[in-house]
Amino acid sequence: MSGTSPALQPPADAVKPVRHPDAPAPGEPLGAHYGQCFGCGGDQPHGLHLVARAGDGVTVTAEFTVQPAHQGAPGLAHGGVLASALDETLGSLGWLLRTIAVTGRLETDFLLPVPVGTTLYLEAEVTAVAGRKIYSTATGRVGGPDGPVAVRADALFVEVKVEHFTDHGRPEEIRAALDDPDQVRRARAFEVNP
Ligand SMILES: CCCCCCCC/C=C\CCCCCCCC(=O)SCCNC(=O)CCNC(=O)[C@H](O)C(C)(C)COP(=O)(O)OP(=O)(O)OC[C@H]1O[C@@H](n2cnc3c(N)ncnc32)[C@H](O)[C@@H]1OP(=O)(O)O
Repeated sequence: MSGTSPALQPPADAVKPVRHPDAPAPGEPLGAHYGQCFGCGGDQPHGLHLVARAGDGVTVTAEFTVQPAHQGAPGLAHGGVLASALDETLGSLGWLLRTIAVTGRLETDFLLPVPVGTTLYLEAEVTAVAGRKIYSTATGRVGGPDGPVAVRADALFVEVKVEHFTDHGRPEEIRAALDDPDQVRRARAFEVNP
């Protein structure tokens, strides 16, 4: 059984998403938005190490291979980890809008069990935008990019300013991020008017 709650139906005044003119070209790897990110960071030993690429329009593709550290039941991926992979893929759509946005709501369907060692082929797309609200959807397939859908999600992301992180993040990580010119450059890449 699957379905989307009314909270994820775009309002009547929602508009189609617009790919930012400076968005990465289709096929270009998006890189990590933060090295310690559980989803995409290269410096996070038990993270997902999800690798995302820009697609056409306001879409991305990504791949993630389930590791032994990601188990829930013996030999099977934990559902929360799969939800994280969907969340991360949906989050990387911000590179195409050049908007910083965080997950407000994430609704997930788990359709097939996903064994350790499986590569999940993810695709995500922004479907509508209404002010700060960004509506999006994602699938994760197994066996190949055209294989059966194992997990899917619908989401609402909410646009935020960089102060969302600097005001709420733990001070030691925020200080380290602000002292890292590469991190500051990556944060700016999300902002239309940095
Ligand atoms: C140099 C240093 C800095 C480094 C920076 C690094 C670069 C970063 C770049 C990119 C980061 C991308 C990260 C991707 C990671 C993957 C994605 C995640 O996992 S993100 C983590 C999980 N999410 C949260 O932790 C959000 C926690 N929640 C909040 O902070 C607030 O609730 C927030 C921002 C979501 C909304 O709060 P409000 O006060 O700003 O705005 P309100 O008025 O409440 O909501 C705005 C509209 O959205 C609707 N809304 C909000 N939440 C909703 C919900 N759950 N369901 C339905 N509608 C919702 C509201 O009804 C409202 O709609 P109406 O304008 O009135 O029509």
